Amino acid sequence: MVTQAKIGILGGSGLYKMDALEDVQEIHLETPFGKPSDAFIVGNLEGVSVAFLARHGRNHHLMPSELPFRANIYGMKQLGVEYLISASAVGSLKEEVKPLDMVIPDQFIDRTHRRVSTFFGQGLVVHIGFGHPVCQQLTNILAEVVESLQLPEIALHKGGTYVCMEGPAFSTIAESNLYRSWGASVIGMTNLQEAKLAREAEIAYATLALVTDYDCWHPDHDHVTVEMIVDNLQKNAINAQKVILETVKSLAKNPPVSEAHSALKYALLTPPDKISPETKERLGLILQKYM
Ligand SMILES: CSC[C@H]1O[C@H](OP(=O)(O)O)[C@H](O)[C@@H]1O
Ligand SMILES: Nc1ncnc2[nH]cnc12
Repeated sequence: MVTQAKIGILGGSGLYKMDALEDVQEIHLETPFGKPSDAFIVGNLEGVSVAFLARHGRNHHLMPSELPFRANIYGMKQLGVEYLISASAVGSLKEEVKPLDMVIPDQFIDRTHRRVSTFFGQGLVVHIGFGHPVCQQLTNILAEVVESLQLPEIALHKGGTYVCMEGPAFSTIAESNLYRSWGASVIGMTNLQEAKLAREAEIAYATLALVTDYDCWHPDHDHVTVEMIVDNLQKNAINAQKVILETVKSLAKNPPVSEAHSALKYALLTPPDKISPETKERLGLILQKYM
């Protein structure tokens, strides 16, 4: 029996481990969708069992387009995760969203083009509702925690649209200005697929977006380079851990009911008795409630 955790953490660029995690176990999982980005680190965060995964691997060896999104989310499901907090580095598309600020997005725009974003197919048709792509309860808790921590000089922007681009190159100025004209707040390369797959797996998902730079639209800032981002990544990782720790404690004390936990209820189009045994077997963990 694998160790279980109700709360999962996906660490992005800069956040490759949680320093406060104790009694850790490295769990290497196989999933029907291949191997996750790295071993899951399951341990105790001030008494609460959590599963941590570095989405690019602990040595940051996977590009956004190479991430095994399905294996990562399925692995979380295998570990019993019901609430998933994603920490992600983002560029800012708005003047008032400054480097080192925190954004808790409530919408996404998908600008990726070479990624699989569903567990379904192969004889099973499912159309999940994705109008509200993140869990409102989880975003509320994250926001309350950020506000209560009063981190010096860091503003919280609750709500906003995260543009998910393919990468790995950063945007052109024309693209960046286009996203600004759409009213988007931040840009990154990873969270759209995770949010969609978490929804399909009935896991409540929310993003803590940590701003590293003004994207290239900004006339007073140099074009984005990794060098200029690294310093802010490190500062953000320290703050992210503070926010995640308090969020985990709050979630463990009062686990909220989330509509994400029943997202599949009206989403299956293929009648259960017409789904092949192989597909049922592959997706057993996700489908079992509805078979
Ligand atoms: C740090 S440069 C760009 C890189 O950072 C973000 O990663 P993550 O979302 O995992 O924090 C962005 O999406 C790119 O992958
Ligand atoms: N400007 C940017 N564009 C895309 N992803 C990013 N991650 C951090 N900064 C970014």
